[in-house]
Amino acid sequence: MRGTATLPASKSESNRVLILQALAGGGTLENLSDANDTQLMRRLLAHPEASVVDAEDAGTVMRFLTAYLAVTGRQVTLTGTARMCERPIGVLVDALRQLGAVIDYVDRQGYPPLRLRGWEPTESAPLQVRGDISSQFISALMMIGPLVPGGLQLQLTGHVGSRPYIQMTAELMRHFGADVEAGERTVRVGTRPYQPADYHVESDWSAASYWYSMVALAPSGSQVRLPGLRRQSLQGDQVVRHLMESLGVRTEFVADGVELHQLAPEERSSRVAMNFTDCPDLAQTIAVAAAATGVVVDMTGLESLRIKETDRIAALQTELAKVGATLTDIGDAVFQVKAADFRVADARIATYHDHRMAMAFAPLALRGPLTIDRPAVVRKSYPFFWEELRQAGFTLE
Ligand SMILES: O=C(O)C1=C[C@@H](OP(=O)(O)O)[C@@H](O)[C@H](O)C1
Ligand SMILES: C=C(OP(=O)(O)O)C(=O)O
Repeated sequence: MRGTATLPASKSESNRVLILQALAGGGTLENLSDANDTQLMRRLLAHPEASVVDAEDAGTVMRFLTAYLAVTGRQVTLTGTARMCERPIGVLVDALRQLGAVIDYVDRQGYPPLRLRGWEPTESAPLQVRGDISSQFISALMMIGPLVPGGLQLQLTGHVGSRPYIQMTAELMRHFGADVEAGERTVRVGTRPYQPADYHVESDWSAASYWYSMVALAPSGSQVRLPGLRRQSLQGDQVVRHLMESLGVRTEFVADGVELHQLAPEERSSRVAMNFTDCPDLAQTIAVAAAATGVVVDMTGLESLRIKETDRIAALQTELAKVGATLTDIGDAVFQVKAADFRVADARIATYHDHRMAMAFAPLALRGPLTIDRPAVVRKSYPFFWEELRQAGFTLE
């Protein structure tokens, strides 16, 4: 492999700046993601009169809009796909209720759909918010912080995951003029109002991970250029560049992005430990690439994978087995990925309505033909993924 691949823009940055722009009342956003998650957020924000808001399968849309629509006092029902209605939201609803939002559960307590019935703002005491289910609850609350009378204070409890996403929220809020501090266990947002600001969204480091995997699996001497990534990134998934060194990929920053180079096979680790608490979206890419390169990886911090687009641990276990690899719970919250008998051999990979299952397994085509079921799932974050693969030289039917 040699050439340049186009990445989508970061959907996490895009979906934050869309909310912040709506709250600030202006600003020009450049390079917004064409991911369905972002296009959906844009459409929903543009139709404030809707009485039903369908967040589809987009976690950030569901969580960020719940907070946004609550403080803007809207009477609206928020729903999503069947899977979205199995993804928890109780922590966020509890916190919003304490801030004066009137919210009912339509069916099951703690899960969408939700009915929002207005907001009677109250000055709030510091709120205790669990950080071990989803950081999106914390980001959602932070972004409405300036609208809370007297400001917002959160005390984070439990083992806080996905921290870089909280820091991203704080940085982007500051960019739009907010007064916010996000520490280890406390978050404080002052009442200083948002100001319109312009923002250029960076390319998506989570999407870049699939190209890292392809370079790791490609014939020796392969290299790929990925424009639009920055060394100073707000995205925690930039750590892919360190994690992938163990799997044989070196990153070089160039003027307009990065260039990925394949290292000699002897420079790969044979066994390595990696913690995904701060970068859960990289876990599937790494698990599949590790299986294919024969690196044994002891993976920790996978707890949140069970409540994402699918149960990603179970999905990985089933699909890795088809290529002769295992993901085994070896105790102490460690899942070990290992390839006893790796072979692609026309495997047929199921994707479980999860874009990352499709994209994480696609690089295996470098080791033999395979079938990926329901390829259109990639539209959630990287709609032109297959087209980029074709341009890179893959044969797709
Ligand atoms: O805030 C965000 O943009 C995201 C936070 C993470 O979710 P959790 O906080 O639920 O781990 C991540 O998995 C998701 O893809 C995007
Ligand atoms: C978990 C993801 O997204 P979300 O939680 O926003 O649906 C993801 O993109 O991998």
